[in-house]
Amino acid sequence: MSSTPSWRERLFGGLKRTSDRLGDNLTGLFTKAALDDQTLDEIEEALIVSDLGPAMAVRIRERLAEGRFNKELTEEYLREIIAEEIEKVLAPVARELEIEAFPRPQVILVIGVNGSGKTTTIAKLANLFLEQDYGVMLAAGDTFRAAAIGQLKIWAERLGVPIVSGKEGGDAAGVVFEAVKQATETGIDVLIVDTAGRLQNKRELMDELDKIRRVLGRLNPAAPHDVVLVLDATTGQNALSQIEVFQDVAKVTGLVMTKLDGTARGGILVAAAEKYRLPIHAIGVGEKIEDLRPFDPGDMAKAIAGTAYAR
Ligand SMILES: Nc1nc2c(ncn2[C@@H]2O[C@H](COP(=O)(O)OP(=O)(O)OP(=O)(O)O)[C@@H](O)[C@H]2O)c(=O)[nH]1
Repeated sequence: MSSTPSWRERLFGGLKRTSDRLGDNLTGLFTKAALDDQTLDEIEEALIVSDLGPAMAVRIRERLAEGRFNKELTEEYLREIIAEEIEKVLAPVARELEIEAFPRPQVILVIGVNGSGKTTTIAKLANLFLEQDYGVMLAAGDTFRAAAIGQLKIWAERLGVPIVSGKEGGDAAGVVFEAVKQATETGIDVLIVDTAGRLQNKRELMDELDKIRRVLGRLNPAAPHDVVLVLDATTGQNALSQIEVFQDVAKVTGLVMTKLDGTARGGILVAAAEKYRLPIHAIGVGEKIEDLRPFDPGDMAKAIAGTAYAR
């Protein structure tokens, strides 16, 4: 029997720190005595400090007030209500990246700050597409750092997919132009483009992404078909401000959240879903190539809430 854990096991294992923290924040609030306003206030506060967002906290409070006021409140019941409410928020946004562009290739621009897990996510997405028998090509559009180009080349080699790259300090739009040209000529299905993640200079970043967009548009008016923002869950609330900043500089069409295994702040996925309603294509729960997948909203909700089912 293989000892490799399944995706579900990795999902629940990865999110254990998040559900444990939620449990710690709620400890002491399960009442043998009747549930009262003060306990409801404390539960609402505990949900907010667990990064689930104020709107979610209020909704759960209201459900408890309706169903359990003046009654005993058990941990199991509370976690189930939390899981149900989280699922309602995640279900409409959980959306796999589909390859449906015609003519090919589908161009996926990947944006995000340095260190968010962008390069690894590109490799993981490429792997997912390869598993579905699509022809994949990578483009090293982050020409600012030689290390970023080198890293992507290593992944391309490991995955056995072609890559188009330029020199450090070269013109990113030029790299992307060449990549689309080659991808079109060789019948590639999906071209995944890495981009620079410098947020320090918003104007420059915006200009660069605009230029990439213009160049793409010249070859294929529908490109880029997807603009995927990669967010690092360990940055907590900061991930939310990154959504705002990147929405200003580019038309973000969907999110990938990484490093959900490395943090107790996984609740931020729910806050992001509720506040921005952008599609969430996949989540990362580890450093290995298979640790990124589209997610099932019900499983994800249970993993965050830590229901008995998840444990
Ligand atoms: N634990 C964990 N680590 C991850 C995950 N995704 C990426 N990482 C790690 O995060 C680190 C940064 O990932 P990169 O892919 O290099 O990030 P990047 O955004 O391209 O960063 P730069 O190369 O600095 O631009 C690496 O050590 C990855 O292995 C994840 O889902 N879980």
